[in-house]
Amino acid sequence: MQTLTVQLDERSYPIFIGPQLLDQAAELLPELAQRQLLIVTNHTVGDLYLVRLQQQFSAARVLVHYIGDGEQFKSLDSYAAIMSDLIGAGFNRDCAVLALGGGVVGDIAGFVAATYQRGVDFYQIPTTLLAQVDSSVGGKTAVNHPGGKNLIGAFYQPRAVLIDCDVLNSLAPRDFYCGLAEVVKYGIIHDADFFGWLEQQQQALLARDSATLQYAIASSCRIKADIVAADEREQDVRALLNLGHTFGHAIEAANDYNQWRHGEAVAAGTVIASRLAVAMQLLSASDFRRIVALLQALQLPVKAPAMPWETWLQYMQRDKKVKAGKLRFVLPTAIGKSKLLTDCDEELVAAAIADAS
Ligand SMILES: NC(=O)c1ccc[n+]([C@@H]2O[C@H](COP(=O)([O-])OP(=O)(O)OC[C@H]3O[C@@H](n4cnc5c(N)ncnc54)[C@H](O)[C@@H]3O)[C@@H](O)[C@H]2O)c1
Ligand SMILES: O=C(O)C(=O)C[C@@H](O)[C@H](O)[C@H](O)COP(=O)(O)O
Ligand SMILES: [Zn+2]
Repeated sequence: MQTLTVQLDERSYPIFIGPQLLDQAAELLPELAQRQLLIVTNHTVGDLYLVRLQQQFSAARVLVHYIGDGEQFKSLDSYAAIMSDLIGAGFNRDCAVLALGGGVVGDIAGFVAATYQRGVDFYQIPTTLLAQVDSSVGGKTAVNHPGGKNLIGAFYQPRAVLIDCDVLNSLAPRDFYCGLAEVVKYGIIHDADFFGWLEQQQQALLARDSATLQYAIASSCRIKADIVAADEREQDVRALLNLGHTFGHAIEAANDYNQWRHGEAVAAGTVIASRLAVAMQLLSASDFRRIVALLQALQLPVKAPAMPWETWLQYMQRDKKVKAGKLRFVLPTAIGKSKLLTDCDEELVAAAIADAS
């Protein structure tokens, strides 16, 4: 097992990474033994792994809440239903919320933990590759709104993240590939050597080789932990983790959160951002080709859906990076380097979208 730490002074927390960690939860999280525990999950995950987790906490008072399976259930309705369960069960401020699932479960459970009685302890037990490499770390919690992605939420750090790499074995291929979109992102924005390693390891990643996956997970978590420690509330460098998301979130929201997976939308959005960077003479054509080739090799979409410019603009203007009414885009400037830019020429943005659609 590996242990990383997200350094946030008195709010620092461990990320445990390894095989069979579900069966070590009581040993790794002893503070939960006698507590009121709410486990948020869905039936896809719960039917596979809930019993193993519950067996770890036989002396605790465990309440389980199932949300629907899919992005469309990361909603205020799901949030309200979870809150009603907590209130109905009489859980106190010393309870804890555990997220057993992917990023959808983790984001909504985190927002519940952030707001129930103004904040209770929160633990992430991510079960998708995307959640293990990204959403379980860093404290962004949220629910979606028809008007846009993650528009209602809070920064709220977990007390610990428990990553059992073995649970990825049951993940459907489409959902597995989605996590690779966020892994590639770290290579593009921050680490050229990691990007090169990903290019070399394409087949091992697609074959889900356990050592290769564990290295990719640990590397991704390490990069994200360092960025979050430096800029927890996204006033500066943390925005770089949003590469592809201005476009990706528009794709998800414009398609009712039920046609494009987040990872797929981020992959397509990363291609648009890279095209824009080339048009602005920030990124070389050869680096652009490497980015597209790796995303394609990892079974991710590199074309965006055709949508009217007005639709793109409607959702991009609700992006949380907007400042002083201006759109801001994270653009790659080389493999391993990126920057946050304002005042991108609207015609170039529209052309980059059109070229990628
Ligand atoms: N908070 C953050 O920093 C952050 C970062 C990245 C993404 N996100 C959010 O995460 C969400 C996407 O997360 P996701 O890609 O994990 O999607 P998801 O949570 O919808 O999970 C994908 C599918 O895999 C199933 N599943 C989960 N674990 C499984 C397992 N071990 N075996 C079999 N099936 C399993 C789920 O039931 C679901 O059907 C989006 O809402 C996105 O906005 C948040
Ligand atoms: O942790 C971050 O910061 C990220 O941007 C990670 C993203 O992969 C993730 O999708 C995040 O939820 C997007 O943040 P948002 O602020 O655009 O909602
Ligand atoms: Zn993302």
